[in-house]
Amino acid sequence: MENFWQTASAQLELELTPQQYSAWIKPLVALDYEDGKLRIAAPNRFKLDWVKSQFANRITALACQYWEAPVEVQFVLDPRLNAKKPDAVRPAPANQVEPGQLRPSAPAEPQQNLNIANSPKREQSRINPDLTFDSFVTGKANQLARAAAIQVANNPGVSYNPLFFYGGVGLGKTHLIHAIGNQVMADQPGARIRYIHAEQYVRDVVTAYQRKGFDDFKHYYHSLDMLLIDDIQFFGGKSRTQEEFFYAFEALIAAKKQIIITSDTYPKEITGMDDRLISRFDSGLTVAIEPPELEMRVAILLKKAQSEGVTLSDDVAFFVAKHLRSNVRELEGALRKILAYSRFHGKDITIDIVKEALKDLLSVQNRQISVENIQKTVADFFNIKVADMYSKRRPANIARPRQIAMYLAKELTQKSLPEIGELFGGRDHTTVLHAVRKIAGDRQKNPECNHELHVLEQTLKG
Ligand SMILES: Nc1ncnc2c1ncn2[C@@H]1O[C@H](COP(=O)(O)OP(=O)(O)OP(=O)(O)O)[C@@H](O)[C@H]1O
Repeated sequence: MENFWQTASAQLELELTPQQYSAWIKPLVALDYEDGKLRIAAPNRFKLDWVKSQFANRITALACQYWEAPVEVQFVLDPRLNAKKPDAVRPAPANQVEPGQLRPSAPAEPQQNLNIANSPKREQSRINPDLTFDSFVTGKANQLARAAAIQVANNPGVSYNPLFFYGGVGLGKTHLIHAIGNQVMADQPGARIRYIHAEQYVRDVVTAYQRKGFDDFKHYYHSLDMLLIDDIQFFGGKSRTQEEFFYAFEALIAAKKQIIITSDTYPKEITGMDDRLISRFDSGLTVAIEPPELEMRVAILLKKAQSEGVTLSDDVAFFVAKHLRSNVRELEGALRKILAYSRFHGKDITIDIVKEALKDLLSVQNRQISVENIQKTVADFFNIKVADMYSKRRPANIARPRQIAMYLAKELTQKSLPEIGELFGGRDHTTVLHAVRKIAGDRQKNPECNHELHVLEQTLKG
């Protein structure tokens, strides 16, 4: 049954847009299959109705194809939502009231849906047992972050507090903070640890506000031993949440309780964030997680395939890793597609099969990036006019973005230095060379510059 669902959802991923897939199919859980009846659970009534009306036929067809027999598919509400209700009404000890428990109908946090083992301690902590240091592949891009994570997991509250990870989407920030949580939970089974996505924290603040439940809210968060908070950029512009978080932060740090934060950008770049919070975020250790380099992408593919019981040849792993460069989540998605394709067609995984399975993805990756596109993207990013890319003006707020655009033109297109110079208002090739060297040097020395360039590269590669 699990095998069926893995294969079917990978097939649906091929057929749907990424948004449709992650909104409707990803949250579903295949519960059981017996006597030609398959039960699939959706996390809430809204999703249930939509999936029934839009995808029931396709899922049924896939099931019939898989079992080579008629299958009746029943869509039901996720039984864990019902199972949670008694907990929600049971009076919890005063020091363990979770804001989420006050609101039984609250949607589960997106990242928490499926993988949480059922022990009450895990339920409370929301730590995903699958995301460990063991399953985390290390390379140049994340070795510093991993070393800091291990240090903090070994000495929570003592070494770096807060520990702040930043990096682009799908690079392993969430994985790493769960890994810390898992290790501390194993070392100190009594510790009160809580993982929370920043969006959920915002919702909890709103609920506490509506129910005048701030005392419980404060008590809960201020008495934790470790708080792991993911994607804190979601606090941007939400002043009440920031205020509450500020108090929690101060209380926990003063009591030497560990706080670990992730964000898609470094503290100073988070928009709409109170300065006093920004300075506190930066007061422990701030570490970047970079996009994985080629060897690491290969290692990730080999490891993930192995955990699916499949051996990928090095050729295939290199081929995929060379073409998909942006993040680990994308690699995982590609691998799922390849496995599904080869299972459905009963064919071994060769480079030709990979090309077929990843047709859409590869065509997007190979899309030509033009110098004009780079100029426009960089100008938008730095809020200057595109015309300034060709102009002779030289104030620093224009000169630097222009140099960055020249650097990206050299990195991402096949154009020669003189051709690039021409496209930047008829500049000499030595000017372009100077810009390329300058930005490459800054990138080496300055993690913030490096991060900025990654964001631009990811935007340009779509
Ligand atoms: N170094 C790694 N080794 C193994 N798996 C990884 C690694 N980095 C990321 N992953 C996997 O890639 C997927 C995306 O990672 P994760 O959710 O941690 O990214 P993120 O940086 O938190 O992204 P976002 O900002 O979008 O939340 C997860 O399934 C995670 O397990």
